[in-house]
Amino acid sequence: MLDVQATALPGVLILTPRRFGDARGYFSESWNRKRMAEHGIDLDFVQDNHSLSAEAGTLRGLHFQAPPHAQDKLVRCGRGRLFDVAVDIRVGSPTYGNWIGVELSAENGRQILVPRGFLHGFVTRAPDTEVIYKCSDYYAPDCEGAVRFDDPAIGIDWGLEGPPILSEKDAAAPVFNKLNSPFTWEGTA
Ligand SMILES: Cc1cn([C@H]2C[C@H](O)[C@@H](COP(=O)(O)OP(=O)(O)O[C@H]3O[C@@H](C)C(=O)[C@@H](O)[C@H]3O)O2)c(=O)[nH]c1=O
Repeated sequence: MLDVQATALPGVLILTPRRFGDARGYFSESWNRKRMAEHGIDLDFVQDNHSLSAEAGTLRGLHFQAPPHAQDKLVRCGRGRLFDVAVDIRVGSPTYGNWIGVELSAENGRQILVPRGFLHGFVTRAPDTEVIYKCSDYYAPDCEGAVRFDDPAIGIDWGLEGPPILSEKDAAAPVFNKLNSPFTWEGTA
């Protein structure tokens, strides 16, 4: 019903809800609180986000919200495809500064759970890509933080073929070693 795979970063999970196909197409439960709780994930989501990126190669990230408005995010693709990335910024974590990436597409139906304590970002790999995600806290601009997507100290392989399309804010984001992370391994593990 719900396939849940661990990743190299403890806390980051890849979820694939079952699709019931028939002559019309398919049906799928994109989120079911009880079913997720059976896998030890009980999150109280309060906001859904939906973004459209017109061009392939649009990169949003790397972002986080600091406590007291830290967000867990459950991310999926509604149309197109993207490469989604999480970076561990929990001070004291054995995987601090490590990243993982997964391709999410409308076709593969995969989701990624990016918990609080991680940077999140993605690059689109098809035109008109829609990303839909649930968040466990409300948008709080005063608590927003960002890190440059191409900082060699993290070394993410985005699979880019040229310079990405960025917001002004993301183009001006600080490097990783300027980040005074508000998260600790003990506080989130
Ligand atoms: C994130 C967000 C933005 N906004 C507004 C602020 C701004 O005017 C406009 C665009 O915001 P941004 O440029 O920050 O949007 P974007 O670059 O898509 O930001 C998002 O990136 C991905 C990677 C995430 O993980 C999200 O949490 C969020 O940070 O939307 C809201 O009203 N609510 C929200 O929750």
